[in-house]
Amino acid sequence: MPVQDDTLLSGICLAVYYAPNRALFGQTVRFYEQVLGFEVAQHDADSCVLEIEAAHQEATTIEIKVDASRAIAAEKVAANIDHLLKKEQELDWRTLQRNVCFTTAKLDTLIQRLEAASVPFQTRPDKLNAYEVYVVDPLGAVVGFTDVANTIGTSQYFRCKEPEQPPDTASSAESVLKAVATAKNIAVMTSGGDAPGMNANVRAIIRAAIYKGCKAYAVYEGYSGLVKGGPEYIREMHWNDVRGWLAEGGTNIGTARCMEFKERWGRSAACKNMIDAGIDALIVCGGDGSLTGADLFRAEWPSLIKELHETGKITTQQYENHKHLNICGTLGSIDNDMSLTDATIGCYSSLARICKAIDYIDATANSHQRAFVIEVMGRHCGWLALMAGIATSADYLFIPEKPSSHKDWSDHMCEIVAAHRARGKRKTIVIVAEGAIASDLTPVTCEDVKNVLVDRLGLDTRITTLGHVQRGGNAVAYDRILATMQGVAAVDAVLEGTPEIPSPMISIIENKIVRKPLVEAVKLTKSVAEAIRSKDFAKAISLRDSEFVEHLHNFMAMNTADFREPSLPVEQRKKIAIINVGAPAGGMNSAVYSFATYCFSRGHTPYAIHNGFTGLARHDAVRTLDWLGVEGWTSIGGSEIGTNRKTPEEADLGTIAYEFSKYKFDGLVLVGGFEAFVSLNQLEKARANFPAFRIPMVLIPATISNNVPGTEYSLGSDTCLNSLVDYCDAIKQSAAATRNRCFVVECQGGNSGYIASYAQLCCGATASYVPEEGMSLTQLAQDIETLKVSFANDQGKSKSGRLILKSEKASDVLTTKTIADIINSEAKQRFDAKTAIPGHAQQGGIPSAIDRTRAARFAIKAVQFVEQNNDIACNAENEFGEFLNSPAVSNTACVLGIERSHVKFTAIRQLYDYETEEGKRVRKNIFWKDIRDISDLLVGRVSVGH
Ligand SMILES: Nc1ncnc2c1ncn2[C@@H]1O[C@H](COP(=O)(O)OP(=O)(O)OP(=O)(O)O)[C@@H](O)[C@H]1O
Ligand SMILES: O=P(O)(O)OC[C@H]1O[C@](O)(CO)[C@@H](O)[C@@H]1O
Ligand SMILES: [Mg+2]
Repeated sequence: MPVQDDTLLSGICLAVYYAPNRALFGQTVRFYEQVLGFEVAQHDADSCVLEIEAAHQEATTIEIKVDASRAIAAEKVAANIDHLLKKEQELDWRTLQRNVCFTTAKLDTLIQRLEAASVPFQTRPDKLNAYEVYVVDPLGAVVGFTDVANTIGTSQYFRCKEPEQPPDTASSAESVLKAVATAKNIAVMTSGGDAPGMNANVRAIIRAAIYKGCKAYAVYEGYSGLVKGGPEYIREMHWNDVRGWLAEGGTNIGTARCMEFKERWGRSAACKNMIDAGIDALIVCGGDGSLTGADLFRAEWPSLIKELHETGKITTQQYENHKHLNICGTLGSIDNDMSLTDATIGCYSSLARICKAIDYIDATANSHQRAFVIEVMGRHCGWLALMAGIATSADYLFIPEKPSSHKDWSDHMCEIVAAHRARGKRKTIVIVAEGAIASDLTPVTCEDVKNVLVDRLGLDTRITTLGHVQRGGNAVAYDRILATMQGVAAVDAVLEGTPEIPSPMISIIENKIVRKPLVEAVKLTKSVAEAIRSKDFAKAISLRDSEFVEHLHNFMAMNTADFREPSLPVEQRKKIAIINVGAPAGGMNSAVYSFATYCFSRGHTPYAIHNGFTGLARHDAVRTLDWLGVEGWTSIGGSEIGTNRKTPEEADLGTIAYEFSKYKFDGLVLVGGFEAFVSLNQLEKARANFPAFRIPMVLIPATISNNVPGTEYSLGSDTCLNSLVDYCDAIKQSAAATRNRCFVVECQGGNSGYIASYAQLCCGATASYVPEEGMSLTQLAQDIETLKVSFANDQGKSKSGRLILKSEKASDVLTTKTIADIINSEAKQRFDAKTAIPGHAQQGGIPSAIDRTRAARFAIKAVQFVEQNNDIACNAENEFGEFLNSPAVSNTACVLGIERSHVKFTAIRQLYDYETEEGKRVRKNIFWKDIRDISDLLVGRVSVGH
């Protein structure tokens, strides 16, 4: 036999044939981990055969590898090996690894552990040195271990089947059961209004549940399905059932507004149906109403099952098994009206739809000099209206949280709209949240608003009600990410749930996914409604999250800028400059707009430095910004003031300092990527020699690469991600239509794999290659195997195309074209690969709603930073004019960023000296590693280690 590898021969190679129930896979993983005490380095779930591998015969660590080849019937694998053997090809470790399910580990170690764990097994040392070990777990799956080393070539190993007489499992059942006790039957339901991203959430929940060894179910048609029950409404879901769901809008498992569930009898029926279906954990994806229902359901559960037991509707066994309702909420609603979270799944997709519509309306409004009153959804919450107001720089808005009397709002709106018109604005946009009310709680309708605009200002006014368009369409990148991360976190939460732990809901605070108590969130959400009902509007606003309040203040400051008396006394008003540095990024213009308007509202003079530091050094390109000049910039891509990659040192530091002192800048706001970061470092260091730089300086990160140290988010990265995701959706569709086609997509991002990693998560790409990991031939070979198997299994039927994403700098050798060529050569005409290079389209056209609104928030924070740090930075010298540096002075030159759940300013000194890989132009700490693992998990990618 041509196996040459001594290590392999002297070790024992094990394969596990698993009963054809993939849901049991995770239990096998736990079986290894918990019963046998092996450390499982990697695991995955995608089919019936489980591969276990250890790198060395001495290894006691078993690395479980599951690749798509598990999906190939054992006979097919055997045939493949036979084929190789016939060709008398030498089988080395790698060939085996790719073709066979096997492992080497010391048999003794394994057997010792099986014995120690009282797991029944049979050994059959009758074929040379071969062993066959059968293990039957208490759930009935047969795990057959057999020796590959000696049976290879006979195909015997591959025909390992369930033994005719399974070994007696009774004695070990208990211990194994203990090990798999955390496995549950998890059901997911979508409820309330549909929201883009709900499908992505369901997909993540189903796949993560299967991966963790659970059975996954979907409850169709929301609570109605639960109340009706039975196999029509409560269906087991498999891995492939949710294929292609990531991008789709709406909810494929249906949703409903169910009155019956509001009644106790309805919840009792739901309780029985869940128990009958054997569900032990329920994940509800919905809005405030759905989670209120879920909260009530859990609170009532003990009394519901007691009642069902006493009336004989459930057995004692069922009663004992289901004493506790394990429930978790994932937040799916366009309204974003739930407390204790910054965002709900769907709210940013809806916001994107609204912004797009208003951008369209802008053009026609401008043409006719018209006013438009636009009604947006949100029920009793003003989040959509408020964010749309900021993202489109609307003139006025009505939200339920901030009503005033009819007279007051009429006067207020007319004052602002008239002032804007007087300054030359040709159009008027007023946004009305559907739940808008006056202070006496009577609704404020679009008709009311229109009448005031017509009667008092004589404006030609139209009403546009956006309606359900706002709920339609594909999920934007943010919602896909949020939905996926929430889904995976929800499965963890229900697996870890105990009767003592209050039911969680999964929320997001800034950039961090966190668990929050459902009861508390529901209570807080209800208290907003109560505060509004009792006309305590100050309380209502304070109960919305802090970002909401901040955005509201920002909007009010910006839309009254330049005609009201500025809020700062004259002596505190400053000259503040803004500059764009580096490549263009979505949101740069919005940052300049918000910076300028906020400066006006405070009384500062805003200056724009045009065309970066080169513009300043060569052309003295400094202009004050005026209100009408920046009008409409929020929705424009690129950089209106011009951007340039040159740093101050490259442009001429001395001239820059001269220009700074000439204009007597009191503060500087830089908007840009890594070049802006380097520039800030240079200016801060030059403070010792150039007094002109002894002013507060702050960088708003803006780059599609998202590689600036000190932040997990940069302006433009969301716009870029959405452009790339739209592009990938389109070519994936083309690939699917062509059948048997894979696209290798080249992503920008320099040495940062951020964009490629997140795009993989958002598009469900088979793989992504990034500079942080580099590219190995082994991984490429593995991914090609996965492609081969999935195309083979599809047999041309599947609707889904395949994508592989590659960062432009993932490898110097394996270029995008080379990868496609290798795939084509390996595919042997069973499928083909083509390249797709979106290039600079990734810098995006119109900035995304997220980049626009975050730009506004960051720009205003930056101005506040200048105000607060002016004294320290400007007084950092002694009587002889010598620079006195100190930590406090260092802290006046900062990067403004989001790190985990905080928006914060970090000194450039700290970041540049300790947190930067200067040569590679990236941050040291790569925060998206988890994202990569989750993306791989959800597409069943096998990682061969980096
Ligand atoms: N107080 C409650 N008690 C029991 N069930 C409730 C309660 N409130 C809501 N539900 C259930 O949740 C369903 C959805 O609620 P609702 O219509 O308020 O939507 P939502 O979840 O808030 O989502 P969205 O607001 O985004 O449409 C209701 O139809 C009902 O079945
Ligand atoms: O689709 P329906 O049942 O008409 O409900 C509309 C409501 O649903 C939402 O779209 C989501 O809650 C609200 O914004 C809106 O008030
Ligand atoms: Mg709601």
